[in-house]
Amino acid sequence: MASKTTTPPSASHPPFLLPNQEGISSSHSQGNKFCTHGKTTEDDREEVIQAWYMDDSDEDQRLPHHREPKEFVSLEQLAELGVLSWRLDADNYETDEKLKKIREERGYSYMDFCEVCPEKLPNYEEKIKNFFEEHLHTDEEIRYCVAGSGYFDVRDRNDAWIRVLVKKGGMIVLPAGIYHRFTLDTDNYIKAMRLFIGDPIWTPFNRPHDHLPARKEYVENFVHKEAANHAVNTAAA
Ligand SMILES: CSCCC(=O)/C(O)=C/O
Ligand SMILES: [Fe+2]
Ligand code: NI
Repeated sequence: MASKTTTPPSASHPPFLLPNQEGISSSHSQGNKFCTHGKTTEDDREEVIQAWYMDDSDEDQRLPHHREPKEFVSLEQLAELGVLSWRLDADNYETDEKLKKIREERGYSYMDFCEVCPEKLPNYEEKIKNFFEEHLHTDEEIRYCVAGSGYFDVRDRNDAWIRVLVKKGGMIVLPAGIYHRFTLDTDNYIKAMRLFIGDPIWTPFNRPHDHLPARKEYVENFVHKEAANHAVNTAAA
C-alpha cells in the first residue's frame, strides 16, 4: 500500500515499472530526483502534477483540501495505484514527438478536447456535478491538461482520497476500474486533451460497481498484488 509522506513527494519503494520522461523504464526516485541506471535527474513532472491526501471537510470541493499537516503522495506511489503521469510541452502539442511516441506505444488513436467552463461546456452545472460523483470507467481515463488546471481525485488501497492536481503540461492516465472523480480548482478552468484507444466510451459507472470485470481486474492488479509486494519488501527489509 502506498505509504504517506508529510513532505513533498519522496520515494520509499523498490523499483517498479514507471513512466519517465523518455517513455518506459525501470526506475527509482529519490526525493524529487529520478534515478535511472545511476544517473539522477530532476523529475520535472512534479512541476505540473502534485498529489496529496485529502482532509474530510465538506468545504468547497474546489479548495485544495490538504490535511494538517500536509501529506504529499509521490508520483511513484501514484504509479503503484496504476496512475501514470508525464510532463509534456503543452504549447506545442500538435508537433510534440514525445506525445506522438506515447500515443503510438499505448495505442491512443482517438483524441479530442474537453474545455470545462460555463461558456464552452454544454450543461455545465450538471456535468460539473457528475464529474464529482465517485465513479469508474471500463477503460483508461487519459487526460492531458493543455491549459488551466484541475483536480483528479483517486482512491488509494485503503479507500482514502488522494487529490491529484494537474496543471498545464501534465498528462495522467487513470487505470480502468479505479474509483475517482474530477473537479475544477478555484481558477475554474481547464482545457484537457482526451485520448482513447479506438472509439471512445466515456460512460461513468457510479460507485458501487464492484462486480464489473474492469473493477475486479483493477483490484486484482493494483490492490491485492501491490499489497503482496509490500508484504514481501517489508519482510526483506
Ligand atoms: C477535464 S476532463 C473532464 C473530467 C472527465 O472527463 C472525467 O471522466 C472525470 O472523471
Ligand atoms: Fe472519470
Ligand atoms: Ni506503496
